[in-house]
Amino acid sequence: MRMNHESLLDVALKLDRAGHFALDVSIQTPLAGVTVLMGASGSGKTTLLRSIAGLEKAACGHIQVGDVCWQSSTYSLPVHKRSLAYVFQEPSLFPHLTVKQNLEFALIRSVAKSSLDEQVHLIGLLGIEGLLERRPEQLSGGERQRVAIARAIFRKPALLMMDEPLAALDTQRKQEVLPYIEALARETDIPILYVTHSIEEAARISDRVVYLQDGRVQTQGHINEVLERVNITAPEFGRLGSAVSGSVSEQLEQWKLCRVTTTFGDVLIPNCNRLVGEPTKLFIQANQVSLSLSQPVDSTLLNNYVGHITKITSASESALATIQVNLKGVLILAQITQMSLHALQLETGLQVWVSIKSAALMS
Ligand SMILES: Nc1ncnc2c1ncn2[C@@H]1O[C@H](COP(=O)(O)OP(=O)(O)OP(=O)(O)O)[C@@H](O)[C@H]1O
Repeated sequence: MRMNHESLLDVALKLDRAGHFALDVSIQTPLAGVTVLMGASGSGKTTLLRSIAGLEKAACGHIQVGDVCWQSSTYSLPVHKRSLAYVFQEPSLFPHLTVKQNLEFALIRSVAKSSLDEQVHLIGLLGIEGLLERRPEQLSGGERQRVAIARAIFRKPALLMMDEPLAALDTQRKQEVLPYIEALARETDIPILYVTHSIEEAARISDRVVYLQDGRVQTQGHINEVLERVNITAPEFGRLGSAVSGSVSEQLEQWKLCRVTTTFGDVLIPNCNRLVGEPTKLFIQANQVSLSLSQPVDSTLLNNYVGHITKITSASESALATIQVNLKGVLILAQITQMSLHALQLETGLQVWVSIKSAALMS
């Protein structure tokens, strides 16, 4: 079903960098929530963002953002008139201004003029209330990035583009900033185009994923569908895993566990301080999933389910194989050794028991 024209980001662009690289993409994605662009290094993610922003003059084609045309075969909306915000890896704040002055500066340049007071909600959402009087040098990397994000969206853009906004941060800082970006996606109606290499980040934040390869869209859809169609186990994509939606159904206080009910059954996870009934998302790392041909008995494993193997991916140079199992319609990835693959004679269609050793709450 074709969506209402106003609610789409409709992009068809071509760009040829004289034999070195060619971009040829066609994307129609809802102008809402988070669309993640993934792909190997050099696949064209940044070039696509820059082309949408109007920064790649050689890019031809059309860009329609809701009911506003940014580019057609005969027309190109000037860059400064495109209602967009761009957040980069490295936040660039004015060093001589305080956080508050940096934010106010964005408001002065904003077409949609409003006072700082009106932006209290955004400031709260990004947790920067306590930082307003500081200068950028007095902020951590994560805090700087949160301020840069706030500054970008103060202009009330029709589109927020984030190009690997967490890439310059260490793991701890990434975990600190991600919930703020999630809150932003949840609580504002600004559509986000978000570039990342990380499967975990994409699983956590995406409503949909567009996967680029050699300048073309190779596949798009839910993160698990994308992972089903492309084999992305290279280290640059981080930890391989699956996203699972569920809701907290019980707190087992005595064991410091909570029960998350999902489509394929309950998953027990440790130390989750969520209220019963809260919707949540789990990230199940592929190396935390093991397979057996029969139901585990007398086992310490708490989370066991039965399903069928839908895909096996293995490369002769690697010790590991990736097995995809369908658990009542939810696709779960398991990373096992090739040795086990052969020992158990695993093949597509076979019924297996899936044990999830640990899962992390994502949101
Ligand atoms: N200014 C430029 N001039 C010429 N070629 C460029 C330029 N910028 C990027 N390229 C090339 O265009 C291709 C796509 O680059 P791009 O930066 O869009 O990829 P990417 O998917 O964002 O990569 P990464 O994940 O490493 O950031 C690459 O082959 C790159 O070398």
